[in-house]
Amino acid sequence: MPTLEEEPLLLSSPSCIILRSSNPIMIPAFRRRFPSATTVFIWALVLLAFTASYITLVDPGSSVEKNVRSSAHVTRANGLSVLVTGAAGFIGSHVAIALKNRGDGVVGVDNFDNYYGRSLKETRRDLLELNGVYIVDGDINDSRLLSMLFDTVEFTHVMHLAAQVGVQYAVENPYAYVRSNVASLVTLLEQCKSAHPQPAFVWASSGSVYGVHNKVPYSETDRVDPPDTIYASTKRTGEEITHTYNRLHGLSITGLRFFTVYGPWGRPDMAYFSFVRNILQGEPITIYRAKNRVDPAREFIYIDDIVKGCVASLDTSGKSTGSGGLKNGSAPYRIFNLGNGSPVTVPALVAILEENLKMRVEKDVVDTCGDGDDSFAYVNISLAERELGYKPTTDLQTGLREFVKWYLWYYGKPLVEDSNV
Ligand SMILES: O=C(O)[C@H]1O[C@H](OP(=O)(O)OP(=O)(O)OC[C@H]2O[C@@H](n3ccc(=O)[nH]c3=O)[C@H](O)[C@@H]2O)[C@H](O)[C@@H](O)[C@H]1O
Repeated sequence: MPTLEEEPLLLSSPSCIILRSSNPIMIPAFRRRFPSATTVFIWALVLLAFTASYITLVDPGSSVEKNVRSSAHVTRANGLSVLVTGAAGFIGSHVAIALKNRGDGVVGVDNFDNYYGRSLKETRRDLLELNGVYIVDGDINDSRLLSMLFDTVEFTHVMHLAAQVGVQYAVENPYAYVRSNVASLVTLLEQCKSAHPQPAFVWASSGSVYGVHNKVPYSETDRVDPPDTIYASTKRTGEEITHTYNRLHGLSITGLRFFTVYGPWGRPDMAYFSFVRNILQGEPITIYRAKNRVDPAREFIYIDDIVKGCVASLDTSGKSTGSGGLKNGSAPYRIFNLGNGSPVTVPALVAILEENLKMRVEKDVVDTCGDGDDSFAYVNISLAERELGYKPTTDLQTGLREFVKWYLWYYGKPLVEDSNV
């Protein structure tokens, strides 16, 4: 049986083989391999260069941080530093560009979900990059990602626009709404709560919280229950959760009840968008009608007006008082209706689109069992006018003309069939 000294090959490292050898002529060989100071220096440089290129090329974290820092660069005096969630979305992309263009630092985050296809979101991302806004491709349910963002940038404000939208899809997939509109909201609020200093928080609630049996016009002080959809329930829950964070942790909160926002780069799942698609394709559209032949009406708000409301909300938000989770006095809690105070029926909307496109469309009118209350949105916007200087200026004819122009530019005419818009 070999002794340890006679069995050097059982050891894995070549240098150990040499050291453990009892053969005296191996010792000089080991010494010969001992590198000079110059060699060590050269190897150290090589190692350093290799590590640096590894970090840059392989570890995306550091290049993401670099982009985040550069995107957050503020170029005007007293500019804001804003994290925009849902930045590849319809409202988020417009708000992010508006902020960047006036010199605020803006960092976007978006999970590029597939609800209405990724392609339009990716084009919006390209547009944002051209305007100097970087979007992190990630999920705000990911608290490690949020920590990285907050460690990299001291945000003065969070503009939270990421959400699972769509009223109908909630019937099919309610979990998506709970995950995006409730769980993600809490993850983000937790991050804001712990930040030093805490940012002010402005976020997208919805006009749909007014529920089934509300009086019109809707005012912020009205009761808003019961919600008539899961989407509305999750937005209402968000209002309650943000209120709790405001009371417990001193976060400045502004909730914006958006009504039916439309315009260029809009959402393909919304009625006005799909109506244009159908008109151009020569396909019929469905118009829902409530009990007693009541035509549903909506407050359609042009995107530029909504952007002004969002920016004014950031500018007037007031400060959060807490720091690192501890409250130091009360902070503002605000809710605003962002509508325009003049409802339009769906058939009237369709007539404007037909006029713009100079085409007629076949209409399938479907009577629903709704009593009409939930189909009629009429909004009191006086609070937003007073506190935010909010004043929508784009009428539906003008706004839809702009939308149609954009649609024809973006998709071309005749429309190429493409479900992944
Ligand atoms: O936060 C919100 O408040 C929501 O606003 C928007 O919801 P809504 O105002 O309901 O818009 P939208 O679907 O465009 O339907 C408009 C009208 O057309 C009618 N409608 C719809 C489709 C159709 O085929 N026919 C039809 O008549 C329909 O019955 C309705 O009367 C967003 O879509 C939603 O994601 C969410 O952001």
